[in-house]
Amino acid sequence: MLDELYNILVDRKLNPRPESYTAKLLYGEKGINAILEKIGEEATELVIAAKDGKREEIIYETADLLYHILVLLVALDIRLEEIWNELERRKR
Ligand SMILES: N=c1c2ncn([C@@H]3O[C@H](COP(=O)(O)OP(=O)(O)OP(=O)(O)O)[C@@H](O)[C@H]3O)c2ncn1[C@@H]1O[C@H](COP(=O)(O)O)[C@@H](O)[C@H]1O
Repeated sequence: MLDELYNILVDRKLNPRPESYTAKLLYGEKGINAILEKIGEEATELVIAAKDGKREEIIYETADLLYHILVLLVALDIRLEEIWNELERRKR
């Protein structure tokens, strides 16, 4: 799923369309700050949902956060494989 979504986001970067939310984040006038703001916002919303023990909201906010993290990685040309390699390196 993450690979599939990542590839769609790369496509939005290479072939931006006006209706694409991802393209707006990647090419908006705020630059990378727009993505960073969303990550901060979604992370905070996830923390609040978890504090409140709201299962459905935790799932929803986690999905939002994962999506925005993937957009950041695409913006910075960091491949998912590089993250998996780092996790692999930490295995014990
Ligand atoms: N998985 C997602 C996804 N998750 C979250 N979001 C967007 O992230 C935003 C979440 O921010 P908020 O909850 O604050 O909602 P908002 O008030 O509308 O957001 P802002 O206007 O404040 O930025 C919403 O606009 C969601 O639509 C996503 N937008 C797109 N995708 C997927 O990304 C792919 C490319 O989408 P497009 O770039 O839109 O074509 C598609 O496969 C989509 O399924």
